[in-house]
Amino acid sequence: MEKQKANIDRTNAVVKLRGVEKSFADYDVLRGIDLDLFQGENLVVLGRSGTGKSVLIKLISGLLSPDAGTIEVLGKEVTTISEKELEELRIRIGFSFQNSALYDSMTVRKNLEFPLVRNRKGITRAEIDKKVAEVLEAVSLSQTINQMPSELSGGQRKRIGIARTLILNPEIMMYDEPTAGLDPITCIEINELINEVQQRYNTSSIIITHDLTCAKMTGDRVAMLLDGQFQRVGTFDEVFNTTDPRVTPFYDYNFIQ
Ligand SMILES: Nc1ncnc2c1ncn2[C@@H]1O[C@H](COP(=O)(O)OP(=O)(O)OP(=O)(O)O)[C@@H](O)[C@H]1O
Repeated sequence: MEKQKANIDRTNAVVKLRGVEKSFADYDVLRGIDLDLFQGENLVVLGRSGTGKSVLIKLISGLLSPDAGTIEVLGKEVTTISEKELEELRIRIGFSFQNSALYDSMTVRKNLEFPLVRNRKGITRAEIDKKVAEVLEAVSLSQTINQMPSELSGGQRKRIGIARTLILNPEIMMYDEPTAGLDPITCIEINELINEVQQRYNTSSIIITHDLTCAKMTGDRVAMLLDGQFQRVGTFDEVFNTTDPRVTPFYDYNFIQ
């Protein structure tokens, strides 16, 4: 289940955070974080509940502003660009959230068409059909095209959610707890899909998870948030090669002998 080597350009950081700080009332969540996501890389972010992983995603996508520091995404400084530029930037980022957020009243096909029709003005029927078929094939669910979300399993809904994100050809993918609530075999299939997406679409991804099998299978690097900073960053083995009592419980809980 080791991660296969990916084609990563370490000279090109598609997300670059420097000295980012964020507090809420008197709680300092992020205390000066530095982070690079390199082009083509899968970067796993780990941390206890409430350490600021969702805040990190909101900062990167411009939904929250930092109190200090810089956040560069695909060459744009998100803290200073206009709302219009921010909207254009967000279309280049794919979000895969925990609940997949499919529209229950629409078929799989309509769910997939929705972002295209909304964001690609002037797209033809033939182009839409081609794109829908392509992303369904990418997630191995071509046969579900006319089904309703309620007829799909949790794992299938997750895959369709990823397909709906892929339909706009995102350069960056953000996966928020992609394996939460799924059985172990489906988790492995989702991990494999994350890696297939990386290869096929040449995406750079941030994967937030508490599942260390997911971290090990998908992460080219792992970054662990501890006390408001990325204090351990490296390969999976590098991050867990420690007796730090803030780190070892993560490993023991997932892989206890
Ligand atoms: N808009 C907000 N206003 C006030 N406090 C907030 C806001 N957003 C987040 N917080 C606080 O910031 C901290 C970090 O929250 P965040 O949701 O990023 O944690 P997390 O690491 O994603 O946790 P989990 O693993 O449980 O999802 C929490 O204490 C939370 O209450």
